[in-house]
Amino acid sequence: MSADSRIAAITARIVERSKPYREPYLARVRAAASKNVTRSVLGCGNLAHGFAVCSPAEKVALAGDQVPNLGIITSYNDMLSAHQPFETYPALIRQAAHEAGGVAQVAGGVPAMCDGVTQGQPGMELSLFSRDLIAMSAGVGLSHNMFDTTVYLGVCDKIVPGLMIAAMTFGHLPAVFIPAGPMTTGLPNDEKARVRQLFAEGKIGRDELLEAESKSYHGPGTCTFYGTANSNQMLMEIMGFHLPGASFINPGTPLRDALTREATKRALAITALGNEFTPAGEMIDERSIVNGVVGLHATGGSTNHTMHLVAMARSAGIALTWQDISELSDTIPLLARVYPNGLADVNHFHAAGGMGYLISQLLKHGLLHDDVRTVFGQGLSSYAIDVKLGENGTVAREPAPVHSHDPKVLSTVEHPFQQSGGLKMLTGNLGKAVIKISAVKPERHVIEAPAKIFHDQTEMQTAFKDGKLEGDFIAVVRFQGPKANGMPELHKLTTVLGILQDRGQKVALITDGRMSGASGKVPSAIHMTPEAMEGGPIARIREGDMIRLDATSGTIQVIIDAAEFAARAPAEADLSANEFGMGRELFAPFRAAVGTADQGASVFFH
Ligand SMILES: O=C(O)[C@H](O)[C@@H](O)[C@H](O)[C@H](O)COP(=O)(O)O
Ligand code: SF4
Repeated sequence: MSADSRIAAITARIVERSKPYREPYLARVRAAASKNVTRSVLGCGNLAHGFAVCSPAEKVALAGDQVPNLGIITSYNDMLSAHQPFETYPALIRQAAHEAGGVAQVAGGVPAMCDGVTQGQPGMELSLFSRDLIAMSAGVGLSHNMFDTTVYLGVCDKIVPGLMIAAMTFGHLPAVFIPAGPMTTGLPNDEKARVRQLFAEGKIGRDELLEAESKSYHGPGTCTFYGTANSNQMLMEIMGFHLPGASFINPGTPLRDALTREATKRALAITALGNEFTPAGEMIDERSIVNGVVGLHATGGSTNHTMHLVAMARSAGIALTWQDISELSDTIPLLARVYPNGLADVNHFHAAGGMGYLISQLLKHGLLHDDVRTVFGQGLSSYAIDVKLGENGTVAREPAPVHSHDPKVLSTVEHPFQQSGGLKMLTGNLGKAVIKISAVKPERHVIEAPAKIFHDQTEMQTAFKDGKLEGDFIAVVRFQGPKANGMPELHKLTTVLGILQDRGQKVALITDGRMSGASGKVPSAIHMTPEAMEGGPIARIREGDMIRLDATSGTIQVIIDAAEFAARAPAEADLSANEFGMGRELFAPFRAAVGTADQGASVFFH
């Protein structure tokens, strides 16, 4: 079934807009693709260095021009619960490659930051930039030009986006993404949030808080809320980079290992040496990207993807805009209720039918492009499946369930949780911003209240502790944009604003910074562009100005005479404290070179 005419029209608009970038990109990808093993261009010295530590049999294979070599890019470290399982993957992948008649080598590693560890800490000011650094680091590994295909081991927030930018940059090679899967369910996310609010109100101590946090984040795997990391898994599956059903299988299980083995063999099967050559830069096109946006809306995905997906698309020569994302939101219903958009977690989502059920529902109603290429072959309908462990450690697939196993978690297009998707663009005399409405109650979609100005999230937290945040207000937290201090997530403010909102105060947040994908219940206009550091209108708001945030009409206004507002001098902020410490001095070039949030907040594209 072809995609709904509204989706087809937006896709066609993106194709047209992308031509100046996409056509030269595809020409580069085709020029770089090799008909033989890519290593054939290396000299003997290069090659000898490249396989110096391989086994004698592997050296013979790599000295020839028949055996494909698989490059592994890994983001393993012990800091991210979601990435710790990757420690054992290279050995599993090498064995599977050998069984498939290929060779596998770790081409290189990339850094991976845990936004949970750095949330509210100075390190968070490196987080967004780490995405582009990850792309660059993967490029260092792949620039050895020893590889005929690649697998990317990554899960979390900036890592998958950075790895996809690398995969598109090396788009002449096939690319299969291999996830590690979600942590098993611990303390429910809403209970964790409740305990945090009790701590913030001084009603419990640090020991009780740490006990609750540790029951929530308790072992290997991705944190179970539907934040940016799990939005990444959804995207990699719906855009065809994962094998069908790979996203939400827990680490350390036989099925998880079976999927990793299968992904390895598939990556070796789709090289230029075989008859299913699938270079990543040609596999992904505008339809794949639109399918990603559709998945974000249908699941209530992370606001961070209004930047990451823009940058990921642009790395393939595809120009995606906030307008596209916002218009698709009007077309795509919300089908999933996973925290912060509900009480369930991703394990419950998977048990209710998961990605296979979601994709089958959306395809059935023409809300996805089926005619796309994937690492598994032609057509997205092969992802409308349920995955199980088969015979002898293989992967078995059967059609996705026709009905959700839990209609409170996964619904139908006919009876969605919300008629429109989760992410909207807001425009007005403050510039443009994005808001995630899938986690905000409808009665809170419009708010008009006086501004309270902060130049730092700790200022606002202190004001809360001092009892100064009374009545209805809209917090304006500015000088948090990419050029100011690296655009940190201000997720710690969710607890403070959540307490005030629960007390009955009408509150909202406006910022040129970001929120976590796990933020949700407080109306927040984020990624405000242009940022305060660039003299954007947000810098001309004054304490007490009346502001109207209207997510229904998609507007954000300061209520003031236009001439008076224009005549105001923009506020300035002392950001010297953000230039040093915790490595921030190393990222001054990124702060100087980074583009705007609506262009993906990247140092690569403007
Ligand atoms: O965008 C995201 O999904 C967040 O960055 C997430 O990865 C981060 O880890 C949260 O901060 C975790 O939530 P808590 O801070 O509430 O534990
Ligand atoms: S989901 Fe967030 S908190 Fe959890 S491991 Fe990944 S980056 Fe860290």
